[in-house]
Amino acid sequence: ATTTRGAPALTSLGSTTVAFHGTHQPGITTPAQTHGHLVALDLAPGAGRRQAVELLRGWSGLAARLMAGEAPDDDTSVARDAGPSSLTVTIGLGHGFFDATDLVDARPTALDPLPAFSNDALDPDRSDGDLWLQIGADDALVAFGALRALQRAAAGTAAVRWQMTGFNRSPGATARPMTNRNLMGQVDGTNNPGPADDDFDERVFVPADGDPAWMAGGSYAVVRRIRMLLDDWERRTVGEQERVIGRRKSDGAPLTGGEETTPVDLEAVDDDGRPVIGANAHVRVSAPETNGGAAMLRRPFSFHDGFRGDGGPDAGLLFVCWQADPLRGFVPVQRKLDRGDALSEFVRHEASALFAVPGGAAEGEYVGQRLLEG
Ligand SMILES: C=CC1=C(C)c2cc3[nH]c(cc4nc(cc5[nH]c(cc1n2)c(C)c5CCC(=O)O)C(CCC(=O)O)=C4C)c(C)c3C=C
Ligand SMILES: [Fe+2]
Repeated sequence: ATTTRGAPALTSLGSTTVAFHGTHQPGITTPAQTHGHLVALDLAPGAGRRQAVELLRGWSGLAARLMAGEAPDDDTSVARDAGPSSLTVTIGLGHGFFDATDLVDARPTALDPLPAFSNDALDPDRSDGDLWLQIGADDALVAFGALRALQRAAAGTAAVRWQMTGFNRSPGATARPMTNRNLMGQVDGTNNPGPADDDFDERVFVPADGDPAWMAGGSYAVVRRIRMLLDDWERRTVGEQERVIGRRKSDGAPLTGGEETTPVDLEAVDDDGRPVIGANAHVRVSAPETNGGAAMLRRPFSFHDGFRGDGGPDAGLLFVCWQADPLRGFVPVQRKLDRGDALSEFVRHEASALFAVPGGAAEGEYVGQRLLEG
């Protein structure tokens, strides 16, 4: 615990640190924090490679300090008294970054724009962006303090294009650590790939000898603002809601039996010979088994931005998923969900972005250095 003379120790929640330096950037395999900010920025007109180098160097140094619990030079005291609270800062690069910095030849094909999906209702002002920051912390003031410090560090070089704020359950709110619930009340995250899986690194991270070389240890983040039509959803019975997903609402167990972690049996049929997990149940349509093995690491935040004109909540999921290649992760799965997911009736995809997230910086290095100085 962080202590100063005579002062009480911080709780473990406040004193927990996540390392900034390493093979991969933080905020990908880090357990999802309680508070999150997703921010996309566009480079200012005239800002090119030199300014991008300064920005990424500055952000990397600042992120390392903030994550270690140190105050920024221009501290405003927002996060004073709190420890780092598992703060993570993750830095991504969007399609336009490579045009502005004259690095088009180094742009990965994996950053090609995502295909349009038939149910998309995307707002261009809240989509895409040259640069992306994902900030997470288990304290709201720490997360906000980092957001503002990083924004100030970009002044003159990059301006905020869109920003979204999200949340997850607080550590310690449940009697034991449990999988998160989303705002539909479902246990969400059960069948995520985990670091203990043999193929986890291969699915989530670009390999050390991957292409392009500067993305080694990196990953691609797909971000979608998915609003939930909660008034419609909450009118359905629990039984109907469970059939939409294919899992029990109470504990997340598959409708084919067992407990939360019991594998879903997609072959099981009821006494009348009908599949227990319906043809359009979300877990059937999204499962790797029905998508040629395509998989991704889902690490979302919930959002609630007040109420809309019709009285319904402007709330849902800031869906963030991580993969070594979007064409073997998000794209095929979303294509299938778009065509026949029982959940589609209750959600609207309102914003979308794709970012290349370079590998982690070594000590003394900055994120993206291998691209900008390679
Ligand atoms: C394109 C990928 C996916 C989108 C978009 C998506 C949206 C979405 N999902 C839920 C709720 C649940 N999803 C669950 C499982 C699940 N979802 C995806 C992919 C997308 N979901 C995958 C790959 C999986 C795992 C499938 C499997 O292998 O079994 C579940 C079940 C619990 C779990 O495993 O996490 C829930 C619940 C919402 C509410 C939503 C959009 C708002
Ligand atoms: Fe899902």
